[in-house]
Order: sequence, then C-alpha cells, then structure tokens
Amino acid sequence: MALLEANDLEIRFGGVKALAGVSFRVEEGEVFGVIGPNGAGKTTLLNAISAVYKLNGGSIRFAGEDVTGLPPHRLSRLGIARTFQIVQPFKAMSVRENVAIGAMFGHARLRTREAWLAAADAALERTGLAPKAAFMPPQLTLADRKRLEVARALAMGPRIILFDEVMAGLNHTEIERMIDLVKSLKQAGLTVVVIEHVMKAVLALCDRIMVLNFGAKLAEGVPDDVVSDPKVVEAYLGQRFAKAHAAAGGAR
Ligand SMILES: Nc1ncnc2c1ncn2[C@@H]1O[C@H](COP(=O)(O)OP(=O)(O)OP(=O)(O)O)[C@@H](O)[C@H]1O
Repeated sequence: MALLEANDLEIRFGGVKALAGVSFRVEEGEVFGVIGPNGAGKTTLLNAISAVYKLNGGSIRFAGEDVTGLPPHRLSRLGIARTFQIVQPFKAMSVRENVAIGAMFGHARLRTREAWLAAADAALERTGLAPKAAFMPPQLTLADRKRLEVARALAMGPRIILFDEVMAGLNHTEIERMIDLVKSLKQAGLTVVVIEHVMKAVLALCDRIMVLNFGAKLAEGVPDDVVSDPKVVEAYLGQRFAKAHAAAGGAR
C-alpha cells in the first residue's frame, strides 16, 4: 500500500489551472522527487497535499485513509510534515523554541512543555543544529535556517516530510550536508517528498521522480529513465544537462 496517494488533483487560480489532474503514489520509505520548470505547479502540489490550498478536484489518501479536505493541523498530527520554501522562523524565539513549536502544534501525542522541548532537542541533534539551540534565528546562516525548517518538521514526529526546495541558495558544501541529512532521514525509515531544482541532489536522493509541466504530469519513473526522456530534456533539463549526465555514465 502506498503511504501517500494523490488522485486527479486539481487546483485553479482564476483561469489558471495550476494543477490539472495530477495523480501519483509515494511508497513507504522512498524518496520521491518532483521536478519541473518554474511555474510548473510543484509548490502548488505541495500546498495542495498539506492543505494550504483547498482542492478544486481530486482526492488524497494517507496511510490508507481518505484525508481530502482535512485542515493542516489534522494532517500534521496524522504524520504529514512539510518545510516552506521561504524560511520564516519566529524571530523573537530561540532556535530550540522554534523547533518546539513544531512539536506543540504538529505532534499527535506530546502534551507537556517538557515533552515538546525534548522532541525539539532530539530534532536539533538529528539535524546538527544542537550547538545552536540557544541562537536567535537572525543569527543563523541560510543553510542553518533551512535545517531549522527540517528540525521543526521532524519535531512533529512525522511519517512523511515534504521538502520544498531545501537546497535552494545553498553552496556546494551545504548542499552535500543537506543531502546527507535527507539520506539519514530515509535510513531512519521516513518517507520523503522533495521538490527540487538542484539536480545533483535529486539524483543523489530520489528513488523515483515525477516531472510536472504546465500543471500536468510529463513523466515519472526512476531517475536515469526520467532524465534521459527526450520530453523532459526538452521541457526542463536542456541538452547540456542530458549530455553531461550521459557522459558521466548516468552515475548517481
Ligand atoms: N497563490 C496563487 N495565486 C495565483 N496564482 C498562483 C498562486 N500560486 C501559484 N500560482 C500560479 O500557479 C502556477 C504554478 O505555480 P507554482 O508556484 O506551483 O510553480 P512551481 O513549479 O513551484 O515554480 P517554481 O519552480 O518557480 O517554484 C503558476 O502559473 C503560478 O503563477
């Protein structure tokens, strides 16, 4: 059984069909990538799954249950956590408190301040942010603010995390560290959906990839097949990427 199943999702903004009937399944324990050109509907898809946007059509099942139309806090308590592309921590709260807020609002079982802080501490350890627990968010680098987003999501005790461009704006070394972090989450049994433009990260992480274009699914499959699909090369990756990837032997 798929952990997450989206059927025929449709989101309209006035006359724009940002999602025009997108279906996919994410299996438990896999890293599922969503790629595609700017404006293809990737963030809209993530907002649809996490109930930031109301669906104009379609349905979503999570762990075998129909979760269509449930509000965001119910989804997070069922085990769906997400990060945001624009990182917006509470500036007047420490890193530790920011992460504890994730546990407070998103965790299904924790009820006390001590439990929220303990969940925050565990998430800070897992993301390598523990030494900066007492920092205030404005003191963090962009890479650390992205880690804070991941820590906040982890503190919710999720079964699946949806990452919205966690690699964007990071340098080479920071991307490598973020790849290692996402790999460690997969190894710990979490299911992960990544929306990402950094193809190096997509190829290093994803078991399967779906490509969106103009709000519809253009391709889906294992990374090597998807990145050599002529439709995907033409709509998104470009010939330069395709040639370099082929020259590298399609290696991950
Ligand atoms: N809140 C909104 N109101 C109106 N139109 C929107 C809204 N959000 C997205 N859109 C439109 O929906 C389409 C899909 O946008 P979306 O942000 O999902 O694309 P994306 O694939 O995430 O792009 P990017 O890679 O640039 O983040 C675009 O045409 C966009 O202008």
